[in-house]
Amino acid sequence: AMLSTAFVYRPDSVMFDLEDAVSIREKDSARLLVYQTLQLPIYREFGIEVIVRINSLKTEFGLKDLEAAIWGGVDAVRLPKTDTPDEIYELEKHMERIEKEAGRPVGSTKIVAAIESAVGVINAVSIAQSSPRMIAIAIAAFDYLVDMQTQRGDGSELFYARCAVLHAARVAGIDAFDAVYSDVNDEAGFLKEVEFIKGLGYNGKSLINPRQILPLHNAYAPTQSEVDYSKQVVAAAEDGEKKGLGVISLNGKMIDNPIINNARRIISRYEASGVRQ
Ligand SMILES: CC(C)(COP(=O)(O)OP(=O)(O)OC[C@H]1O[C@@H](n2cnc3c(N)ncnc32)[C@H](O)[C@@H]1OP(=O)(O)O)[C@@H](O)C(=O)NCCC(=O)NCCSC(=O)C[C@@](O)(CC(=O)O)C(=O)O
Ligand SMILES: [Mg+2]
Repeated sequence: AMLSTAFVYRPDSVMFDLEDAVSIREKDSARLLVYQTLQLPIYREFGIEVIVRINSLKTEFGLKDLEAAIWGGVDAVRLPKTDTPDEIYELEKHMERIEKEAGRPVGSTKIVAAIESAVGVINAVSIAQSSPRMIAIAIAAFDYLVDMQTQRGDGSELFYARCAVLHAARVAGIDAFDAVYSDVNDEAGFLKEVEFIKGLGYNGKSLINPRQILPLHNAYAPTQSEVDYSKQVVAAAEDGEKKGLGVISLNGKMIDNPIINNARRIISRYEASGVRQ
């Protein structure tokens, strides 16, 4: 039921999970359901990106999952537990073959790599840079913390990995997504974490429940005064460009490139999420 109704919650993206949320006994039937769901026009009609989290290619399920996802018309594949760029090269090789067989443009299926181990964190830059298909990398906290022999605490246990993954994304020019927050009833704790990762520079967060979507979008939406000021900055910059001015000022304050770029980013978030309520 969730597969065919998730669009009503207006996420930016839905991810159909074939990995750890599916028991071994149900891998084949889940894959078939996902394949059928991918062919429903509804997600495209609502402009929602569709991702499938496949099983690792090291398992007996991974390649079958990839075949079903690409034949079904998925936008992107999330590769769990990515440890090295070689795993992405292997994924790409299979993707290219399947896209040709399915009559899809080669390169049209994008990749999100999930980093879930210490070795993945250490290799994050080369993973992020490994393919033009790569649109984002994501930190997956639960498996990572098991690998680190610790557990979720005040956030300090994740600080290094979050920074490493974020820097890798920025080096590669792709998006970075933060870990899931598993207590869906703790909205205050969720929002505290969202403020923190937004402050670091993350582009967003993987979610596990529809109740987390609106609070996340709202936290990322700029305030009305931020939007108003950003529009003034961009207008002043465009006016200055037309007049060929080297230095631009707004209300007596110098406006330089970082301020203009920040204003454009705020306007693009406003266009995506509206104004913070
Ligand atoms: C958490 C909970 C049990 C709460 O149940 P609750 O019953 O309290 O939910 P309610 O809020 O009451 O549901 C109200 C309505 O929303 C519907 N609804 C709920 N959830 C929905 C959803 N996800 N999608 C669409 N629809 C949904 C529901 O069907 C109902 O619909 P209706 O009956 O029509 O009213 C439930 O959400 C859930 O199962 N979530 C998915 C968990 C999941 O995906 N785990 C795998 C990914 S993490 C991982 O693997 C770790 C990782 O790998 C991470 C990484 O890689 O990043 C690492 O290592 O860290
Ligand atoms: Mg995991």
